[in-house]
Amino acid sequence: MRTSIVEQLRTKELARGQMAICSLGQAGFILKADDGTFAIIDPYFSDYCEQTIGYSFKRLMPCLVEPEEVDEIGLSAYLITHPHEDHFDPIGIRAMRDTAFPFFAPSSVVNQLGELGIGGDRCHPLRIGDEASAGGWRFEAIFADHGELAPDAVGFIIRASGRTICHMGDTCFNAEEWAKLNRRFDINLLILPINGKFGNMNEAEAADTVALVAPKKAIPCHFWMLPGNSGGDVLEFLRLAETRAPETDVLLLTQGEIYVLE
Ligand SMILES: O=c1ccn([C@@H]2O[C@@H]3COP(=O)(O)O[C@H]3[C@H]2O)c(=O)[nH]1
Repeated sequence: MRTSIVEQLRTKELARGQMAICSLGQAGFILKADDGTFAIIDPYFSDYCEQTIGYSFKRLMPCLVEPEEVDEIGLSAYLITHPHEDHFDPIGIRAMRDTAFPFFAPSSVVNQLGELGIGGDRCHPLRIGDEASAGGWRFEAIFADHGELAPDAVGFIIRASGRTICHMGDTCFNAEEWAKLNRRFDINLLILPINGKFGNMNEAEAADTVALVAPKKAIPCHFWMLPGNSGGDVLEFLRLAETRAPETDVLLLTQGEIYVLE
């Protein structure tokens, strides 16, 4: 029998300074730090999008990690970039039994967490520029522009294991803001959308983003999950990013793949 992804992550030995990154599909990732603690960002567990929007948002890839399995690893933090269904999954959150970990998210999400009965003491509303921490994890909410669809959307700088990760959330291209990220942070890994829908960057804009932010490594996301809201030509992104950002190592993760960031 195949070992579950959560079990693979749980038993993964990390040397000091390493961080494990596991893609859950769409914009979801589980992160494990070298002290054995975990954070999760934007996991889409259920078929909530199909239920609320219809077949154009039917998930094409199965859920690889159940919320109940995430309970077993004892999260340090749950991050949500904005309230859209494929990033903030109330079905998945309701299924979780672990009530010990905090949520970090914009106010619009925190309000909806309240409607799910998740108390204010567990919810930390963040606006662009706000910083927070949980155990050995440090977070900063950064610029994202998802337009009127999600006016308080954010991205996140995530720090643990001495590494700096930037998850851009859902956002359009903004050269000035990406240059700021480059100036402010030495980013080990950039995670960015390439779907080119609902205001998000497309593959060419995402490749330009990699060049402007100049991270050591980059991973594309938001493709191959929902027919109406994934997309983006991933091979074209890889080709363009390799040409436009030759200093960055651009990686393609399978959903469920665990990558160890050095
Ligand atoms: O018919 C539709 C089409 C889309 N949407 C939402 O718009 C969002 C755009 O970005 P996203 O990737 O965060 O998620 C999307 C959906 O949540 C919707 O509610 N109904």
